[in-house]
Amino acid sequence: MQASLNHYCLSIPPVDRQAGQEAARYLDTLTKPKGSLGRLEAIAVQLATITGQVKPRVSPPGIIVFAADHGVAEEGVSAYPQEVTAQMVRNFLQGGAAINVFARQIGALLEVVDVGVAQPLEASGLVSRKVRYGTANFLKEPAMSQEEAVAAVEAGIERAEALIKRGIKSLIVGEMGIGNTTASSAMLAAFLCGEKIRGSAELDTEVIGQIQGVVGPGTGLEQERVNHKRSVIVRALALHRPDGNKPLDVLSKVGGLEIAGMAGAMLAAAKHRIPVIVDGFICTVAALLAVKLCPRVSDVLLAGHRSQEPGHQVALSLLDKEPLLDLGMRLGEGSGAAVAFPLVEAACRMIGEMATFQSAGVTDGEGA
Ligand SMILES: O=C(O)c1ccc[n+]([C@@H]2O[C@H](COP(=O)([O-])O)[C@@H](O)[C@H]2O)c1
Ligand SMILES: Cc1cc2nc[nH]c2cc1C
Repeated sequence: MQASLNHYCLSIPPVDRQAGQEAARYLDTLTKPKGSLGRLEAIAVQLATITGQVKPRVSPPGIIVFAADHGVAEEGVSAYPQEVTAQMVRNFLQGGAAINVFARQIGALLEVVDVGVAQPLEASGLVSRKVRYGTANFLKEPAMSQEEAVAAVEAGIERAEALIKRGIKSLIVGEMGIGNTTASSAMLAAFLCGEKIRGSAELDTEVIGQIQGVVGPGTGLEQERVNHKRSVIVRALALHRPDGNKPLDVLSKVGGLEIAGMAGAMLAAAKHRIPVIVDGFICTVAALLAVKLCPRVSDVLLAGHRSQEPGHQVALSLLDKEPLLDLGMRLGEGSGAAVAFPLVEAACRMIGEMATFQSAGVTDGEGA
């Protein structure tokens, strides 16, 4: 790993387990039967461990949408053409996309970052950190160099730090990139299969089955084209043999620039003890990447929702995270995380504002 990124990862502090224990004890003094607020209580405890505050805050939230293109899109692996990435970036800047609506609903600061859109983009409000004009087609060559991969991760760190300086108390990362479920499935397969992809002379049928199991319809491919997408991913992994234990090897060979940016933003959130609400499939693969770069990142992550994309459950299981919502969504942009945000806010308000048995003069139950 490049020295500066390695240094950054090593500087990420542990969370505060003691604050979590204190929060758990405090929850039992509030005017409710013990444990009766279910997972909201667990969320409050996690937020306390992340922030070190028994009464944590998550508002205002910040949302960063990272946009980039994928050379592998030319293999016909998406239901939409590549130009939709740039068109949707303009839509984000005009306030008309789903994430704009949800950002307004939850009072979030929203930033859109071009880390690698395949065409020149200049628009008011767009943050340009273009590392290159889209990745290369990884069916033929590595998606990007390791230097480019690191540059995109560092762009994510920089943008998250800028929002944190502006006062956000939680972070949602989203993405836009036609073809990025192909990159995400390839990365997830590399993390999942590890040695079996890196080592063996030929990919055996069991490994091929495992790879195929994490590939789905993305924006809405028909079954026949999902099969084609599977074949593209299997061939790309057989060509590059990424090492699942080397996150930058996986990212540079079969990854994406927006996935790198999202991972960088998560590293920055962990460094500054800011909770991250993870979105769908692509975002969760970025979370896996961030956790591979620095395992401590896992402690600051909450899974917002379960996407319909089949590989998402596999990625969530690898992270050992249970999502808050399961609404059959598969949009991306950070939309599922933004919709989940009010639950996280509810957990904060509950621990922050509820009366205790003592302050309200309510008689506590047994074992108080
Ligand atoms: O977040 C998800 O779970 C999700 C699942 C499927 C598709 N997407 C979005 O759709 C785009 C990628 O789909 P595709 O088919 O082009 O690979 C990208 O812009 C993502 O934001 C997002
Ligand atoms: C229209 C459209 C909007 C999106 N938002 C995130 N991914 C997307 C993919 C498409 C195709």
